[in-house]
Amino acid sequence: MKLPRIYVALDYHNRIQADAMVSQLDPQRVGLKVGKELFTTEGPDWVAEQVERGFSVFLDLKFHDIPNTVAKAVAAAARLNVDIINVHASGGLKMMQAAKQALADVEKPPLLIAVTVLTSMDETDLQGIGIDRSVEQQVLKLAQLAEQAGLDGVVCSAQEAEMLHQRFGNEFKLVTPGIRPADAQRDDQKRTLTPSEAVDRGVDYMVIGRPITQSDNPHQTVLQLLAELDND
Ligand SMILES: O=C(O)c1cc(=O)[nH]c(=O)n1[C@@H]1O[C@H](COP(=O)(O)O)[C@@H](O)[C@H]1O
Repeated sequence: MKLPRIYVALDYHNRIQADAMVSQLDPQRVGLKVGKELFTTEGPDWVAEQVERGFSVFLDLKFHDIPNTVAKAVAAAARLNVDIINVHASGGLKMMQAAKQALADVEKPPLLIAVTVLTSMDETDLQGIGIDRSVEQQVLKLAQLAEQAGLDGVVCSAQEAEMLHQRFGNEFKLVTPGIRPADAQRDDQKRTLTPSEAVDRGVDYMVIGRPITQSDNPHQTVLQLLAELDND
């Protein structure tokens, strides 16, 4: 199945808020990204409802733990029939191999994607956690581990997309948050690009939250964003 190019980040507290947004979105045009806040409040049932309604769902729980724990969490996530799930690459090779192995018997496994360096971080933030490398070097290092573990791709910033596709080929999927239309606020994102710049660099799936969810007319904003991608 072909997945949508845009996943709308539903960073909401509960189903009342999330449903109000989802009712303005078209499952033929966009997917939904469900993260920690909404999942912690509403749990798997709400996710299953969206899958039933025909939405492609990216379950963004960014698992990061010992291999056995992550493997079991990944297997549980796959039972929700979502299309994308993720782990933190910094959990290491063995953790990612265990996550991959946990999907071995799943009939239609979701894409298993590893988060490299969060798009809210720059080189100074990396130094703050004891990593004395450039962001690009660190993204590359973690992407290499993800590829070695047999994962389907990585979450990165669109700024690193060209480098990663050149290195790992186009089958290695790139999921990029930190997308900001030219006139939008960056909020807490540091490594950003516009939707058309992201397409130029070969991004596969974009995660876009506030520019859509805080716009006056989310449906119209989605149409504009898709038009920008098609015109590129
Ligand atoms: O894994 C993610 O989805 C993710 C990784 C990352 O490096 N940066 C990042 O912003 N995200 C998520 O992408 C979404 C971005 O939302 P906006 O900044 O509102 O567009 C948020 O829900 C984040 O949790």
